[in-house]
Amino acid sequence: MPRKLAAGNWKMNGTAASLDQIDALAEADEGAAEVLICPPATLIHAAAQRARGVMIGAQDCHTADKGAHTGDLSAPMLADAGASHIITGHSERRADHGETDAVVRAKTEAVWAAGLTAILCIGETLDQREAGETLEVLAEQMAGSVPDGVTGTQLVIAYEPVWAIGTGKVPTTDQIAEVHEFMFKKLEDRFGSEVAGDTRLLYGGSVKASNATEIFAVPHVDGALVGGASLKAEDFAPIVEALNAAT
Ligand SMILES: O=C[C@H](O)COP(=O)(O)O
Repeated sequence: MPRKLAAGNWKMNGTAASLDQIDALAEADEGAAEVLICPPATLIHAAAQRARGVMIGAQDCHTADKGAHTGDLSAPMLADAGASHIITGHSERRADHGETDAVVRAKTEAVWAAGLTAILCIGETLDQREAGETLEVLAEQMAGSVPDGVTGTQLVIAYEPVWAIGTGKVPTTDQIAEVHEFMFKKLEDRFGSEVAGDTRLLYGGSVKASNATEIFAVPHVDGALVGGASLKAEDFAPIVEALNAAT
C-alpha cells in the first residue's frame, strides 16, 4: 500500500498571498502521510517552486493534450507547471460543467498519459442516498469513470457524498465503511487484489480536525480530500497530523 494521502482542494479560492499557507505546511516535519495541495491553476507554478515536501496538484484538465480549446488547460501543461496530481470528476464539475462519466474517464486517461496521478471523485446526492441508491450510483460511476488498465499508483479514488460537501454534514463511520469496502471490492473484482490494495481510497466532505481521527480509523480509508479546511495551514495541519497518527 502506498503512503496515505492528505489532499487539499482549494477550489476557486486563493491568490498569491495564499502561498504563505503552503510555506507553513511545508515547514512541518514530514510524517508518514503524503500531503498534496490543489490550488487554483493560477498558483500551481509558484506553489510548486516553493512547496518542498508538499506536493502540488490541479483541480481539472482537458481531455486533449493541446489544441483550440480557449480557456482550458491540458494535463501536460499542468505537469509542466509542476502538478503531480489532477482531480477528475469532482461533483462540482459534474454539476457545473455537465461532466459525464465518459468525460471523467477520458480526463483520467489524459492525466495518466501525462504521467500524473488522477484523484477521481465519485459520490451520491442526498436524494440518491435517501432512495437507497448509494451503492448502485457509485457502482455506475466507477464502471463509467474508471478507465481500464489501472495501476494502483496512477489512481486515487475519492468518495465524496455530494450532500456532505461544504455542509458540515458527515456520513456515519458505518456509512463510510460500507462505501469504502464496496469500492475496494469493485476494484478487486475488476483489477485484482494487488491493484485494489495499491489504490488509495479517500473520504471527502466536511472533513475537519474534529472528525478526522474518527474517519481515518475506518477500514479502507487511506486519507482525505479536504475542501474548506485545507485553505488555512492551521486548519489543515491537524488533519495531516491525524492521518500521520493513523498510519
Ligand atoms: O474536494 C473537496 C471536497 O469537495 C470537500 O469539500 P469540504 O471539505 O469543503 O466539504
